[in-house]
Amino acid sequence: MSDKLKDAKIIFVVGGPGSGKGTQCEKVVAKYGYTHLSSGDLLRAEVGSGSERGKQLSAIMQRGELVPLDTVLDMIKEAMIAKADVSKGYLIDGYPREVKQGEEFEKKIGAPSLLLYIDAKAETMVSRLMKRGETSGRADDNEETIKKRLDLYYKATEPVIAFYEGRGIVRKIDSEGAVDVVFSNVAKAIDGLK
Ligand SMILES: Nc1ncnc2c1ncn2[C@H]1C[C@H](O)[C@@H](COP(=O)(O)OP(=O)(O)OP(=O)(O)O)O1
Ligand SMILES: Nc1ncnc2c1ncn2[C@H]1C[C@H](O)[C@@H](COP(=O)(O)O)O1
Ligand SMILES: [Mg+2]
Repeated sequence: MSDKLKDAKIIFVVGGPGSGKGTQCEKVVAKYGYTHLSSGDLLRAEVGSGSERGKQLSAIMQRGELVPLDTVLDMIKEAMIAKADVSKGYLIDGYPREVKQGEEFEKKIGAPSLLLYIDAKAETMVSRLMKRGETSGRADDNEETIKKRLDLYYKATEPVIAFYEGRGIVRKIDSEGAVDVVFSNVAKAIDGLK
């Protein structure tokens, strides 16, 4: 466990592709001033840097697969440490994607106090992602990759929710409604932490 992060308030934000994790995190940042770290955004920044590692990551992400655990965990830890002196709490968006990622995070960084499970129907997620793909420029916002990301979500990531349910820290948020309605429930879950 890292000393600099030992008392950090950590919130995992988990949900399917296009469920609205990033959208809700932005609103949490605006209301609570927490630090938002999206594993996908960190990886896309590495891809955007044009580095050799970025090229390898880009190919994996275009296929809708998961990048190696160590790569993504090191990136998150580095980004957390960079904000440790000023952060009021961390929203870890898009991580853990599988139970092993949660276990390794806890060994190397610390334990989450809340897991926000952003839940939407598959058809809602697909239609949101297809719409986002019209402008996002994301190489994975296309029909073929969306299907793979969804399949992987149900297979690898849903067990993460069951794992943390056993600890009583999961708050399921219905993400089918309007953004502000969803956020009112996100805010209730966060307020329940204090
Ligand atoms: N409650 C909502 N109602 C309608 N549209 C929404 C809602 N929440 C998000 N959206 C839109 C914004 C985006 O264009 C799209 C996907 O949302 P976003 O927050 O980017 O999802 P996400 O972060 O879970 O996806 P990913 O896992 O692909 O990064 O849907
Ligand atoms: N936690 C992660 N582990 C492995 N791979 C990841 C993780 N977070 C993001 N990725 C890769 C694979 C995803 O399909 C893309 C996009 O992520 P997103 O959260 O949808 O922005 O990045
Ligand atoms: Mg996102």
